[in-house]
Amino acid sequence: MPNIDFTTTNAYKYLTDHFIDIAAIDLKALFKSDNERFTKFSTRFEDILVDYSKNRVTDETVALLIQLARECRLKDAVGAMFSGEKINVTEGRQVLHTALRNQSNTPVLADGKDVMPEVNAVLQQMKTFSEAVISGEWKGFTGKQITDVVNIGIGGSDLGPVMVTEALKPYKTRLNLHFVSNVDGTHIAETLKGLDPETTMFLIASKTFTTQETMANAHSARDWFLAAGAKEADVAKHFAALSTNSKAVEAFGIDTANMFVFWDWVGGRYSLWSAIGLSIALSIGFDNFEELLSGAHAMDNHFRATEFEQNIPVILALLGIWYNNFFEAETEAILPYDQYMHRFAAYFQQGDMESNGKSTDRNGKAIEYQTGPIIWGEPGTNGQHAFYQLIHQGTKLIPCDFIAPAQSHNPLGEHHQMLLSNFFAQTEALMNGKTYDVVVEELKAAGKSEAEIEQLAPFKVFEGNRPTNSILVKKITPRSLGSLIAMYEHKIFVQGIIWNIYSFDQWGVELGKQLAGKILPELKGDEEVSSHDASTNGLINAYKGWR
Ligand SMILES: O=P(O)(O)OC[C@H]1O[C@H](O)[C@@H](O)[C@@H](O)[C@@H]1O
Repeated sequence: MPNIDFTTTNAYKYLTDHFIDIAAIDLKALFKSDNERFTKFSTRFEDILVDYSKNRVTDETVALLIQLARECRLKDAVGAMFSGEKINVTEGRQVLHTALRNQSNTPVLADGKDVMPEVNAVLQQMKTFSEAVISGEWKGFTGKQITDVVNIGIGGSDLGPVMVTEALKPYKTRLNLHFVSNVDGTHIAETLKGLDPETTMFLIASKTFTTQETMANAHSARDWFLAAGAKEADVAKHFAALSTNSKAVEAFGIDTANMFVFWDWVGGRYSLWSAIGLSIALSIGFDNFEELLSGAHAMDNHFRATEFEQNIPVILALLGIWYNNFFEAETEAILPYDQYMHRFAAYFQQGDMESNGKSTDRNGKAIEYQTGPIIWGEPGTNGQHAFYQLIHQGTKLIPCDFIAPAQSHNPLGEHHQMLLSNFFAQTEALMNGKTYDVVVEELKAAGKSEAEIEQLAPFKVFEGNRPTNSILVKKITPRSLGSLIAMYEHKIFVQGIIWNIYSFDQWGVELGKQLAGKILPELKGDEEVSSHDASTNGLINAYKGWR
């Protein structure tokens, strides 16, 4: 793996100087001076059009950013990932989620062994199982068909399946999917309220099969099931496990025939393509799940083989670095104009922030530059009526990704045109803003007095010059969604390479877990707790007094 401090490259030096020029230029002027800008700075991948022309870049910026990627030896890093090098160094693992969707079936080696036969065997098992459950051939303990499936998992074992099943709801089978993640008993209690133990199936999804939240919810689900008169032997008809930890699954009492395995070379937040995707296969049918994999595979091929100049994940990553490390933007918004994609930003909050929220470089040294951004967002148009005020007129620069399908799954009257008019209008408004002169004209036309105009005008000015990417997709299908997800995954990978961090571990989630493990037994008795700092002691003791 390359190991280069990007701030020591020539490209970084040039970009630092170049930034001073670009910071003084307005996006509108860039469009005025170049008729080819849209053609140059937009690219198509199958049914996805990525327009990045509304970014504060010129030809020179893009060329320098690509030089940066070259100096950081990005190509070698891409090769290292796809060819199964142990690039997840701190955990001693390969990073091979791309093998899970390797529909071309070419061998992929991990420790010298081709992983594809195992990958294909699990896919076959998922196909057989999901088809039996969907068709109703699979029966519950009283002989009834399964109607509802509850996926119990958290983090990477939850967010991907939730996001995809929501995004692809138009493809829904007859099964109703539910997701329980939070250890807050409310989550499982509320989910089970409407369900019938005779027709409910549970998928216990956990890479490690040791995660506290998931195990607690899994035990409560089993208790609920057994309390309905089912016997231990009936568990096999209603519980399946998705995990890398066969021993723990057996110890829990799940029939190994109902176990769907994956491997330690699949990171949790990259696992929706693995057995963790069983809830997706049940929700949209196995053929559609395969389409999702195919779309991702097509994007993998694009990422692997396309020159950086036309490489969508590479370009998006470099633009992110431009804002993060030169403009000092701290956040990025993902704004899907598609109600079905309402969990897309939440999904990439984990994908991006757990991957690149790091402050130690690949040499083990503390980092002195900015790494991963804060990712957030909500679907349009709801966001417009909530937080867009700050994006338009606040003091912070927030690069935004606008995503919209050209075709709606629900073409209801003029709804979709109204939605898309907002999608187009927002990026235009963010770029163009509104000058003082235009504001004055408008106020005059509205019959305001000179005094009123003078008083109001400053508040109505929009500076503009705010960068956006527009990602227009013909239609959100399993295939296009697969490509979109893989596009963001690879963007995250590229950024991790440039920032010289390890994107595939997540040690930062450990400390809180450890401390919770220490506090849990202290909550049991009535005695006062004094083993922590004054604040933590005070809070624990107040809780004990109130419960
Ligand atoms: O699938 P598991 O093992 O239950 O882990 C669930 C989650 O746990 C931790 O928060 C992290 O390690 C996440 O990356 C992971 O997705």
